Amino acid sequence: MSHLTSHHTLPPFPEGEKTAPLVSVSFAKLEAGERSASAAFFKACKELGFFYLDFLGSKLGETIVSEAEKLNKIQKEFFALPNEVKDVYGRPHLHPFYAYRYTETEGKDENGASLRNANYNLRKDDILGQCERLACHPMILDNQALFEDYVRHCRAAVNILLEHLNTHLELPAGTLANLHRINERSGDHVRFTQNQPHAFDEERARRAEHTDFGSLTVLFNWLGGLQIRTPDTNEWVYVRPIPGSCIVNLGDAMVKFTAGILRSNIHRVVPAPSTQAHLTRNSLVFFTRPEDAVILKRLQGGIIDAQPQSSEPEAEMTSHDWIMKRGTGQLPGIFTSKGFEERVYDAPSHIAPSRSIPA
Ligand SMILES: O=C(O)CCC(=O)C(=O)O
Ligand SMILES: [Fe+2]
Repeated sequence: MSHLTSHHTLPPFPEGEKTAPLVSVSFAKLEAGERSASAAFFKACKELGFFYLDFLGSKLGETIVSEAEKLNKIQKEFFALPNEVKDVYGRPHLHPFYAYRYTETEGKDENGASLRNANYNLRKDDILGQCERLACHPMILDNQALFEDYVRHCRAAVNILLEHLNTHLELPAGTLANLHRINERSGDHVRFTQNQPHAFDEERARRAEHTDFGSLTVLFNWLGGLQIRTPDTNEWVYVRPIPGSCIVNLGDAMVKFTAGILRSNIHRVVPAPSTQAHLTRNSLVFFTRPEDAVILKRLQGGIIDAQPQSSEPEAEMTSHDWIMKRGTGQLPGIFTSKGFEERVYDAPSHIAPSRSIPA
């Protein structure tokens, strides 16, 4: 039997582990405009802000899945490079956000070099040649066509999701699409991530809690470790990876645009559960953000107009400023539909912001 993904090469996610109640939405059905799939999608965006997007049976979807597999191989090669090679592409000298970032762990590799938890953010506008390109490792340039295809395909899928949201929100046609035009500058990016295995540590888990800043996130992971806090019980539960599906979650921008109709749920990455806990964990993320110049505030029209008005004036910030401030620890806390929730460890004396790798 041929496999579209590499999940079968890894120990399975353990049976009996409590998992998050994500619904699965068929992308092929959304592409076909099927009403019941569209309704289930909108419900998931309002109630949990997280769902599986089942790509099987869709040409575009299966293409994205196979590209994600190729990029996962590339990210493993990238993270296996000597630390000093990766550091050339690191923050802060390259860029405060679109760069390689890491935290050191106590582990060492066979050459005695420190093992790291790391991520590498690669801008959509660099990949599509829409700005002066930041320096990146030759491995990225050698795979330029793959990166470009991946960005275009993820964006095509995201556009379909935005179109369905636009309809359910009863916004004038094209409202959300016009805030996310692919050829305009935005904070969209591909992220490689790698985490070393470690024992569960409550403080570290708390430090990892976050919401995503942007609009929609397309996430592939191969091992457990992602957890969401369920809105009804406030319990942290694992999200089981499903071969052929990505995990989609909504970010802060969608909460702001819809005055809280849509949900950006808090989540975090902790060690993979029992059967997988000894493995180095990678995930591949595509973040969609509104265009840089878009002001993040409630949109006018449709069912958003019926949402209560906030009594406090909204601080108006462009998408670009929001992402840079959130991404570099200048706007700490967890953003919810009620505004910011301060986190215990955001207190300045506790842990330096650079110790957590923000979304
Ligand atoms: O690695 C994962 O599964 C999730 C990563 C994540 O939440 C993020 O990078 O914002
Ligand atoms: Fe995230």
